[in-house]
Amino acid sequence: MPLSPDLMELLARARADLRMGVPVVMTGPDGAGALVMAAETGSPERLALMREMGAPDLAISARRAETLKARPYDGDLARVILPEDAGMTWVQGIADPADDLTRPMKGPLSSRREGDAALHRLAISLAKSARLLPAALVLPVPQPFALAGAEQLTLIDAVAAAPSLMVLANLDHVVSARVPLRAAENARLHIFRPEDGSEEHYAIEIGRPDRDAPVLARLHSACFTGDLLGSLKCDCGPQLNAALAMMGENGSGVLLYLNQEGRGIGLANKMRAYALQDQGFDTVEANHRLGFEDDERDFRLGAEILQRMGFSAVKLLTNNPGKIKIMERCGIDVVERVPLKVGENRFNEAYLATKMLKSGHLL
Ligand SMILES: Nc1nc2c(ncn2[C@@H]2O[C@H](COP(=O)(O)OP(=O)(O)OP(=O)(O)O)[C@@H](O)[C@H]2O)c(=O)[nH]1
Ligand SMILES: [Zn+2]
Repeated sequence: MPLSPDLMELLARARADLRMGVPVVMTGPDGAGALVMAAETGSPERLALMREMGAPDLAISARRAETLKARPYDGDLARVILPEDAGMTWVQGIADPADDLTRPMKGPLSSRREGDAALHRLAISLAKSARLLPAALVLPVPQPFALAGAEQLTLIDAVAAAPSLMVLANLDHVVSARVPLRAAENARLHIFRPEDGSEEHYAIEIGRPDRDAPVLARLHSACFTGDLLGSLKCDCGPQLNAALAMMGENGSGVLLYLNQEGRGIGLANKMRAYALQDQGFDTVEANHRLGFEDDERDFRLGAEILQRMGFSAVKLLTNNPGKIKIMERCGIDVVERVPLKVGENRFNEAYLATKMLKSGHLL
């Protein structure tokens, strides 16, 4: 293995750069290149430098474009042309819906039609996987290699990167140890670490489940507010505790704690979604206004961990048919769905109703 980072490692570096507001360079299909900076974290100084080099566009997802009435000529995204006098405040106002209602006149926005959007697409994907708002400034540059070298910027081969982002990274089983729980004294916590540098995921194994029989299982997505703070806005905390209690009573089970906070958009974006919910939007509309899909989670991860632990069949504790579908597709046999209806209260009534109505959650 050479000392220099491979593509997956460069992508991890690029995510860290974007989170800090450092631009990255991408090379495209025909030797074309672009300088990319996340809309959320970019600075006015760096935008001014980009403007000296040319005319950057702001790539936003089609979901965000829909709210802003910008034309998504590229299908899943729009390349918004920056007005002459637009600075970072304007850019962030387009990317972030926080004050859409107080300042509704953000347009009319013109979007670019000619040229290729592959680098813009990758820029949005990278911003998403860095758990930032899905929007990025993209400036075409004639000599991407020279620019990256001169400015010490991370250089990504976009042609190779785009398909690799769709592949689930290998998971390393780092360690496991006994952790007696209130719900089950015979529990072990396993730590899994993805090789692409993304968040670790955990498996809580209760008892010694037989690998040749269906195991009582739950795929739980992280919810800092519900799981830790006891937030009443969702049902996550009670679901977590009820699942562990059922596994304890059953004598065995496995709970995967997947670090996919906020249905995969990250805690900061989830709080942005909560602020929009205070403005009257429901949980799905809030995600869309931010530029995300309803659910950005990748449940292949859950199937992969179950398989790594030796399980091939589950009795799945869930109300989400999407989880069942992906398990089956990934080769995990869901022999039974065990409903998990707990924690309803007056603050989450509307949230749970929306999940049933719009996300197909089962009764
Ligand atoms: N984006 C967003 N995420 C939310 C909101 N409320 C809760 N979440 C997240 O939604 C996820 C809920 O996870 P789960 O309970 O595993 O999933 P589920 O789809 O409800 O399915 P089951 O509970 O298995 O029926 C967690 O990651 C929460 O952080 C919200 O209003 N917006
Ligand atoms: Zn929650």
